[in-house]
Amino acid sequence: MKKIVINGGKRISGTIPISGAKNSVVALIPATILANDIVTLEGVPDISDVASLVEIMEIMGAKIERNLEEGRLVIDTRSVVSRPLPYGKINSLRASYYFNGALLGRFGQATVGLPGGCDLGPRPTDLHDKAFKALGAKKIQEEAEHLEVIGDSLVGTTIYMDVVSVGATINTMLAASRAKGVTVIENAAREPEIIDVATLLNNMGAKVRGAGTDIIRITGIDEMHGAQHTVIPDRIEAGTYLALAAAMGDGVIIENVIYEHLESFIAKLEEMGVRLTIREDSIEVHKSENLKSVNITSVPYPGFATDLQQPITPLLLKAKGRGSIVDTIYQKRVNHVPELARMGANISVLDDRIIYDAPNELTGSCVQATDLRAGAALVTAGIIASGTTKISNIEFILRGYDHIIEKLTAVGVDIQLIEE
Ligand SMILES: CC(=O)N[C@H]1[C@@H](OP(=O)(O)OP(=O)(O)OC[C@H]2O[C@@H](n3ccc(=O)[nH]c3=O)[C@H](O)[C@@H]2O)O[C@H](CO)[C@@H](O)[C@@H]1O
Ligand SMILES: C=C(OP(=O)(O)O)C(=O)O
Repeated sequence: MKKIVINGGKRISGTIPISGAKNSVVALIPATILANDIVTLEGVPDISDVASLVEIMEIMGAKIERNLEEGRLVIDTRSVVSRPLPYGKINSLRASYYFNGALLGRFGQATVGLPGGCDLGPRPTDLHDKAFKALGAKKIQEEAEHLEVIGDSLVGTTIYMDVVSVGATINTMLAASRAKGVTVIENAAREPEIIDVATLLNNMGAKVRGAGTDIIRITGIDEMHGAQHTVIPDRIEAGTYLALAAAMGDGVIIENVIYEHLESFIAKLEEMGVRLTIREDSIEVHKSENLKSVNITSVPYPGFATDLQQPITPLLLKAKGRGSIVDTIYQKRVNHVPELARMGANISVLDDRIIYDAPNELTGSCVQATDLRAGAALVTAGIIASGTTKISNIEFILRGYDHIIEKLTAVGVDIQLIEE
């Protein structure tokens, strides 16, 4: 079993480069199916979610040249067939639900295993099904282990999303790109990853307008074609390292960042008293002391991201005062709390609200990464803590953090991946 071991308490300095966005690339890869041609993706992160998607695409018949050292995938989807994929890797990640939209768009049918991914409490997909049905899918049958969707003549329509959903917005864009006529998504999610997917679809010939606003208009087309696309930088990876740098940095530059994607996060850091210099595509975090506690509420973009509430928690534990964290997207996303408490944090969960009383001295301990961002929080906590922290279940961390050991070693963290 792989584990991460950190000897903490050491200050860090230097530069951390940010990779392509996980939550974009996991939709971009299935989206290439719509092209029925060759699509080159640049800036692809070397993470296990990408490896799983490549494996699934190859089972479907895609020919993929991968050079993840250079961040490139060349995906030829001309020989892809819509074969039932009920089990296996499909169930290991959330993003496998994007195969439903992509296969439905290209072949008019999909049989795909139910998505897995991190356990953040209930993660329903009713809005995806509702959208497919509105587009004319004749049969939407959810079995114990897979979803079957058949809709060989999709027709555009207006779809109102009851809840702002990244997954349902993207899945609808995928299917609607090849539907007849115009689809309008109302109350669409506005995350940067949605714009990134729309950009690829448009480069492949689609007509998607309004991505990044809450109304997206898609005019369906019959054929799409190959394209070249560079994945946007990962705002969640950037936020994770910004918080780490604020906690332990003696001057750290986070490189390859789109500042606008992180505005609400940066506003919180500044409210805490973190000193930053923002440049065109990098952010320098200066040595920051006397931090103040803040309250965090995660909401859809452009608000504070649910994916960043766990990674910022160890930094909050260094601030002075009492504060709370409320995750309105995933109320049960609190699994990092008992592990941080085990390391000495004065933190608890009360009615889905995380309450902390800081500053706390953290001490190295044996902890478990119960999900991806909880794992990221524990890595940061281990770097802050005195003594040795051993993190198990690190497969979750490797789902989303490209070369995490190498990047952190380069700025002076004593961190190792061990087999035990
Ligand atoms: C709006 C939001 O912040 N979305 C985050 C969410 O995306 P992810 O795509 O996982 O989740 P959605 O954006 O789809 O879900 C947002 C909310 O809508 C609800 N919902 C969703 C789909 C559905 O069919 N029915 C339904 O009720 C969910 O329970 C959740 O409360 O987690 C991802 C991974 O952590 C993040 O990168 C996204 O930024
Ligand atoms: C929970 C996450 O991913 P997924 O939705 O793929 O499980 C995440 O990116 O924080």
